[in-house]
Amino acid sequence: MPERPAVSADAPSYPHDLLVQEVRETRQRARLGGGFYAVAAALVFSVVGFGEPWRLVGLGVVGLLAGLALLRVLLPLSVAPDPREARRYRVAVWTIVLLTTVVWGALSAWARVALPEPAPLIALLFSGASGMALAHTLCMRRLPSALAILAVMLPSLAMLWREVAVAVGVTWLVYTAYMLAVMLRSHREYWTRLGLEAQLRHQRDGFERQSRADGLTGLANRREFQDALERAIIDARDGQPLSLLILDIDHFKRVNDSFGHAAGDACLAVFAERLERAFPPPAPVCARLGGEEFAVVLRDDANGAHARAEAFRGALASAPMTFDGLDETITVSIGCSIFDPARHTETELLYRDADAALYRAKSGGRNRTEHARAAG
Ligand SMILES: Nc1nc2c(ncn2[C@@H]2O[C@H](COP(=O)(O)OP(=O)(O)OP(=O)(O)O)[C@@H](O)[C@H]2O)c(=O)[nH]1
Repeated sequence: MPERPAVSADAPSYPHDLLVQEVRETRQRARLGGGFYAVAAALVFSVVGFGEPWRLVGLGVVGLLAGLALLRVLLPLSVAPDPREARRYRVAVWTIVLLTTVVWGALSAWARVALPEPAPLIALLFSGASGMALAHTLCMRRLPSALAILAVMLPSLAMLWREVAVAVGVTWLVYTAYMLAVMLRSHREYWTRLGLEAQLRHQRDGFERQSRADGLTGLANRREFQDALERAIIDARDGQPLSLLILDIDHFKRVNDSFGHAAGDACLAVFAERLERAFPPPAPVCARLGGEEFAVVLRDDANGAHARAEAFRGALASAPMTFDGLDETITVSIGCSIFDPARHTETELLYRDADAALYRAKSGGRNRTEHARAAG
């Protein structure tokens, strides 16, 4: 286990997802602990029978601790709290924890002077147990955690020192110091775990993004294209226009053959940049389907899609493209299909129509845009 936490609650870069995780875990752990104080107080008073002259104090203290335990459970926190709400909740829950420990500390000290045995012994044993539980579980914040431990332990320390024997007091003091050391260690381990979990989440998100992007151009890959097309078709069924362009660079093999594979790669990368500039995300999704074949999912009707496809094709053909120190005129053939809910009952059918149109653009002489025919 590393000695220093991977992240710190005090760091300025302390991110929102860690704050939310901390607050959620504080809530989970604080909710569990509250009830024990009320039960322990009930035990302390039950051995003296809740009888006079302690009846009122007993009922009052048990009621107060039970109320504070209930507050811990009822304190509201939304499923996805914003930073303000998370911080407010954290202050509130720690305030309740501190109040509980102050009440308990006072009760255990008072029990030693006011109640007959074994009530003070029960109170003392529970103080030790609750101090250690705080050190292990409510260790997210050092200061309130230390204050809670001291609130539970110090009143008994004073009583033991004075009423029993200095040596017993010293033993209790050593026990308290040990608890604080345990809390500091738990605190470090807690934040190390949160940091490692955050790193893992970050890596997982990175892998997820990579698995959806084309390595050479950074555009969406075929998998992401498929998902984007399916999402767009769901929207299109609600009446939004949708068209699909499939673009294939003309005679790309010649680029490779004439200038080498690296130049071919550079050509693909520059082509992808120009494509994304002409069809800026996120509304249109530009993808590389493989080789020198690309696709654009467009939220445009037939006229809009045609105009944008032609503008891109014309601009590409009208001036040389610069890649890998070369200036070469590159042309592209484009197949376009417009979503028709009656015909395109499956994603594949829309794709097939665009592909058939691309085939006609190639066989018709390249450097042109063809539209899918209504009858397929
Ligand atoms: N540099 C490079 N070349 C690739 C890559 N993927 C496929 N190619 C090449 O792209 C070329 C595609 O050639 P063809 O399918 O004959 O198509 P074309 O030469 O573009 O001809 P038309 O599409 O008919 O106009 C092949 O030479 C492949 O090796 C890649 O990632 N990088």
